[in-house]
Amino acid sequence: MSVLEEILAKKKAEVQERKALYSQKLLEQSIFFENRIVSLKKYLLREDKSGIIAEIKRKSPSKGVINQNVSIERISIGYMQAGASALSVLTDQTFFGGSNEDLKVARKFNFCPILRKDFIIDEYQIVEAKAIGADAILLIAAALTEREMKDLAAFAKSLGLETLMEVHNEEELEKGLNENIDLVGVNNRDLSTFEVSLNTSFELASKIPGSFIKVSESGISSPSQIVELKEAGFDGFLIGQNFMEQSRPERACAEFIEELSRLDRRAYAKS
Ligand SMILES: O=P(O)(O)OC[C@@H](O)[C@@H](O)c1c[nH]c2ccccc12
Repeated sequence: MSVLEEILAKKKAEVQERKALYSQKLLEQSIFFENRIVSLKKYLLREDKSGIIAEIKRKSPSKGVINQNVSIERISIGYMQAGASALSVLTDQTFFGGSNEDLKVARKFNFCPILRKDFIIDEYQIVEAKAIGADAILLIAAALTEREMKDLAAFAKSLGLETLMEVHNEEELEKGLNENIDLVGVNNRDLSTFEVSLNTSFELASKIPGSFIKVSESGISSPSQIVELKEAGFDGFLIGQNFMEQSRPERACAEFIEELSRLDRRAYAKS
């Protein structure tokens, strides 16, 4: 069984347990159901922002423990003050050490778009995403059929949430794309081998239709890579490990964005 298959099997059981514990009706009574969604799409296109979606990830199957006991309040506020465009919060507990509570804390202290990072296979999890204060969800093409992708994205839209569809190759892109997807994320990490290569982004960039916002995900470790990804047409850059493996992730993010603005100014002066 691949790690992705293992995660999905566990997720299925977990969703059944949660459904028995909190009904969908109960989730819909959350105060966040009245909140307006902050558009991830719009924030990624804002000129005054870096395009970086800064992620809170305590551990991962590929890396093991990254930074287990972090203050979500301090990191999330710090990421936003550093100039990140949005936050991504892992809510999977078993494999990534996250929780719904982590996202709720991030929501409490920030006005920016928040992406719920999890393995979504059921409408229930989308209602839950809204109930904990997320603005956008991730749908992973490798984990869903064409029909499921379509139905789940349409359901997210009906709740006002945006959908980031994650792909790793052209086949997944062709299979998954539909009119209810808002953003396309190219995962540079192969979820079955954990191998990371930014070439995945460079190769797929031109295959994504212009109407979708493009996000490059995983393995980004230097500001100069972002300059290249921008040239290739990407608007968003999802960074987790590179920040989280430092003792002060928010400081690492601030230094990264400062360096990126220096590079951007230089590129601008040259053009
Ligand atoms: O930590 P990195 O290499 O910067 O990657 C961040 C993010 O892209 C990664 O956490 C991720 C991308 N797709 C996922 C799907 C599920 C869980 C996690 C992910």
